[in-house]
Amino acid sequence: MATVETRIGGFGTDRDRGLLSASWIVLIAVLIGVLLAQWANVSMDMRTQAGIYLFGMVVLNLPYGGYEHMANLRSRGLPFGTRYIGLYLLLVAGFIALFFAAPVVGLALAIAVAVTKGGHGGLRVLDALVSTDHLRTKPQRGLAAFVRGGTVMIVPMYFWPGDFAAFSTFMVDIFRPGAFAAVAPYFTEFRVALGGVFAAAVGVHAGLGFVRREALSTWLVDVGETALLILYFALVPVVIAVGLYFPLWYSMRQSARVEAIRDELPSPDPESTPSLHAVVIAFVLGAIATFGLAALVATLAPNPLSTNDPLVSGVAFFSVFISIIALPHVVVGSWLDTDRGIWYVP
Ligand SMILES: CC1=C(/C=C/C(C)=C/C=C/C(C)=C/C=O)C(C)(C)CCC1
Repeated sequence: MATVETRIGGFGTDRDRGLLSASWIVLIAVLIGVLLAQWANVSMDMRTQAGIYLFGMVVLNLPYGGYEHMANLRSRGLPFGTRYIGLYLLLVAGFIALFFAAPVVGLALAIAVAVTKGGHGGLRVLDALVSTDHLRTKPQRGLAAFVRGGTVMIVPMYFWPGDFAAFSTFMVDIFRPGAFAAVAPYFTEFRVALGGVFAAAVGVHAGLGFVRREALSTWLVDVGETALLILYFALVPVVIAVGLYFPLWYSMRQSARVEAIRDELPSPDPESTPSLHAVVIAFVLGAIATFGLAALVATLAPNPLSTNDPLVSGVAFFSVFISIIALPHVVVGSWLDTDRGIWYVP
């Protein structure tokens, strides 16, 4: 069986680990806020939830994603950067084509991308800042990533089925109005079956990790965070939950990881390190390309605003779009970039 080298203690300073605690505090604060609102019988309409999602995902999360690519590509040289961008655009084009050809399959892949990014990205943060000594083999790490990432989509699919099915419909409608109806009758069975698989996966992950632990504290951090994520996604309405998770949990923790491993990075080759000026230009060009791509998808899609509310339609459209650009973020920027990668931990 493939074994994985693990280290205890993690990199970084107390300040970097302080950011981990900050991510817990922020998520718990949102959770308590939502519970208090429910207790006081205050409900939030879908337009407000959609506004929160769009603020979190477009204003906060999107620029952070751009920064992750810049940080990964800086000092890697032009030939590497060109190959990276070429492959990136190829996957983007493939995913857009998939949405047009088979929008329900596209939706399933979008959900899988969110699970994968939350799961594997989250695991790398633990590697860097806490240690994952209780995860000894590749399959066990795969299971850990499935559980961690599954909290983001599988838990809300189970606990918020109405909103989940509605937004799934809106996302598919962008490309082929009415196409979700073909699978809608199986949604309940699917959701219950997937919920069962997920619950079993959580049990096996926690149990195996406990048996294989070296330090109890690292196992406790992992299962404690998993429990917090499950509670958060079960209790916070799905649109707000996902819209705040990516900027307030995922991105905040990735920046803690980047800080923690900064001193471990190979020293940059001055020949291939661009000036700050060049980095700013690349960032602006990246932003123009990103919004240009969104405009292109909106122009090509038959029904880009799939509901009569612009904010709600915006959530559906942006969820499709962010998944399209997040697929190569995971595959090209992290998995294929074996020397470094966006989630690099030495
Ligand atoms: C299906 C579905 C959703 C899908 C969201 C997705 C697929 C988000 C992807 C985010 C990514 C990949 C972020 C990367 O940084 C919503 C809108 C939560 C509402 C409930 C139903």
